[in-house]
Amino acid sequence: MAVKTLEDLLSEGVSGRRVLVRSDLNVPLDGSVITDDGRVRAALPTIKRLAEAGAKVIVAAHLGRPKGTPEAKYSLRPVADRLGELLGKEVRLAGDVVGEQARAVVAGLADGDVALLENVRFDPRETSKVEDERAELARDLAALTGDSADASGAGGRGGAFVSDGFGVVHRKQASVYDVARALPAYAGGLVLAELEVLSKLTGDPQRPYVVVLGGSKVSDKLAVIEALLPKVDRLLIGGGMAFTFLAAQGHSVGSSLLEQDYVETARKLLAEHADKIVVPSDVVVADKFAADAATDTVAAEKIPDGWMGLDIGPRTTEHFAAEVAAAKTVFWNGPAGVFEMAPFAAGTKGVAQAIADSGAFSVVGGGDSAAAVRVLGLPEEKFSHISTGGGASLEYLEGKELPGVAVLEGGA
Ligand SMILES: Nc1ncnc2c1ncn2[C@@H]1O[C@H](COP(=O)(O)OP(=O)(O)OP(=O)(O)O)[C@@H](O)[C@H]1O
Ligand SMILES: O=C(O)[C@H](O)COP(=O)(O)O
Repeated sequence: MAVKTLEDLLSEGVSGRRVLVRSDLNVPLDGSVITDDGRVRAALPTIKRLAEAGAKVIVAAHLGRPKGTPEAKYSLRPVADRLGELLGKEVRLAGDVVGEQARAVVAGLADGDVALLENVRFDPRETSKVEDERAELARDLAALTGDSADASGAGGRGGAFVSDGFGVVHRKQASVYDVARALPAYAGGLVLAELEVLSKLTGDPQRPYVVVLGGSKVSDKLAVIEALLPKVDRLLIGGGMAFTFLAAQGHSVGSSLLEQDYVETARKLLAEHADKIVVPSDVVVADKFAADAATDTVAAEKIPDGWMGLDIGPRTTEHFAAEVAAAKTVFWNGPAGVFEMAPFAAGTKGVAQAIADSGAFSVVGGGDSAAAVRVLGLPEEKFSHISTGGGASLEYLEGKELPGVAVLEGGA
């Protein structure tokens, strides 16, 4: 990739310069408690290296999907605190994105200090479809790094932008895309590392190449399934998306998650790729979507009316585990069941354990799948790579252009 990188920026020298870093700090929260800080940890090395080299680091990030206006529940306060704990120094959170408070916090930065701007999606221009609006926010962000107030200290060298939020590079948003045109832009270590690992899956993966898909976003992942099928040796389908495939086989799926509009396509894919697609042969069903539901394990073609499938059954888990054990390359996106509730966590745990034990080159992509690895207490180090990107890693595997990367290459 012909881009300038964090290493280039560090060798130019950053001492005294204000450097804007876009990180993906979109973590799962329970109230104000971070339930999985994986993304904060992943963002740390770039921030730390810049701070240690004497930069005044300004971090921009989003949390959730607020609608362009401040909302307390989407404040980055818990993230600023966690980042500070992990860095071992205070991270001041600006009370706004590019307003007076942000300017004041930035003006107070000493060399090596780190500040976090409030949720960039509190500003409606961040996600605007109107390019001029996004460009205006990008200029405001760039101005925070401006060397006018800083020219002497910075030795005439102005600000810089480091794009390190891999999980968000598939978004054409102001703090990801447009800002890279408003400032000298550099690819951060996390973005480069993620792209390098994922390129091993799109290049010439070692075979057998097994992909495990699950989760609940069937329609979102339809394009990925179609794009992946010609490239993989096996596609194991669990989670909520399995029921659309079971319906396509003519089974009744009770009140399980079902994307009726996709049944016909699923039937076509099953017919064309019968040798590759594996769907569940048994499922754990429940009489309601709750941890205290009545449950049963039934054959996939015998889901009773009014019951819903919330996990793959033990026979399926064993089958998936055997496929994974034989693989040389595994990509996993989407939990096999509702792992957040104990009665429906066994399938996800079994599949994840099999991936960890497989010795294959294994990549976990997807917010909930990565969280499942940590929340279920699986040995993280036994996975080759746990991607910080959900949608971003899938779009990459699909072969789509990632705007936040293309702009660094001078394209998009
Ligand atoms: N059988 C099922 N019925 C309903 N929901 C399910 C089922 N199996 C898994 N899920 C839910 O799917 C959710 C995760 O789906 P999702 O497609 O968002 O995966 P992901 O790993 O977060 O990927 P991405 O980051 O791409 O969104 C989990 O919250 C899980 O409870
Ligand atoms: O969680 C993610 O996948 C990234 O942070 C991107 O978030 P978004 O889907 O709300 O753009």
